[in-house]
Amino acid sequence: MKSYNLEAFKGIIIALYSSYDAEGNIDKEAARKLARHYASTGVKGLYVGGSSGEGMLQSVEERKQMLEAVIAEVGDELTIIAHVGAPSTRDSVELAVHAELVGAHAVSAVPAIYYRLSPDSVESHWQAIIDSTSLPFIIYHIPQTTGFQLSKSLLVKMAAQDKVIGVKISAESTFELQQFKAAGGNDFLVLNGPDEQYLAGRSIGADGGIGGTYGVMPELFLKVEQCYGQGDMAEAQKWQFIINDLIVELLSFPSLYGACKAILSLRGFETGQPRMPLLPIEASDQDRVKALNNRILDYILEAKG
Ligand SMILES: CC(=O)N[C@H](C=O)[C@@H](O)[C@H](O)[C@H](O)CO
Ligand SMILES: CC(=O)C(=O)O
Repeated sequence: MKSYNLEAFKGIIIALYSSYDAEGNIDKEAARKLARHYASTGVKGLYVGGSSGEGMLQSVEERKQMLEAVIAEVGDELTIIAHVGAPSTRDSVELAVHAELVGAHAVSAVPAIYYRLSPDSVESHWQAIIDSTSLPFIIYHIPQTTGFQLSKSLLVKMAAQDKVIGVKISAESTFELQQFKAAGGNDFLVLNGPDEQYLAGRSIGADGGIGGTYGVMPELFLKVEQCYGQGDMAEAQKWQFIINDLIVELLSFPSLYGACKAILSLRGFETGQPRMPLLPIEASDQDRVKALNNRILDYILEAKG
């Protein structure tokens, strides 16, 4: 049995977009406002500084600022997972130590990026992060961006440690998800990455999910979860299919994050533009963003109805 409370990590966890001001600097007030809003939706937690949070595009100092803002606002209400993965182990450890200091509930990290690393290297990288705090650790497996294929044997080795409580799997194979769940055992969390497969992931063993598109429609993922929990698979599937239509549209813009940020802006939450090289939404995309936002809002109303 893990000595940590795993229940705090089971459910819908929003991969939070970072908030920037007009100059592109971290906007702590805006981040707090968005986090406050999410706390009112019923989600379980926030994942800060991950892919959607653009942690890899920020300085160590900026990443600390974002995390501090979020914890100051909702740290007592939501489970806060700090993504501390960085190209260097040194920066990752600094971020992990900071995350514990300011009150994060867990740290998480991708393998170190850019260099093609051996499993031994990635293991040492993760281990240094794990050893630097007393917080639980969640592996972030996203081979399509990191190039690192996590083996079952390394997963099992990591999961044997009390502190390693789970893996967030963004690979698209639900078979791999199931295999990781089986390998990690019942006392090991598997969190679904691809939002398009939330229900599929849940059905095959995921304990919940962490996703980037949750941020513009948390209510719809909560609806899938509610239907699934009640054993109403037909209804759960209906909502997953609606979500997938919306995600296909979101992915049709110059960048997914730009589209989600533009939608949040229409709802009164200014998070700025995605950071280059991620492309912003063009002025010519605005009408399409508005129409999509209205569609999502209609579905949210229906889901709540
Ligand atoms: C690569 C990436 O950012 N993946 C996210 C996390 O796993 C997902 O939440 C996607 O944003 C989502 O599934 C849309 O494709
Ligand atoms: C974890 C995740 O889904 C993200 O950071 O985008």
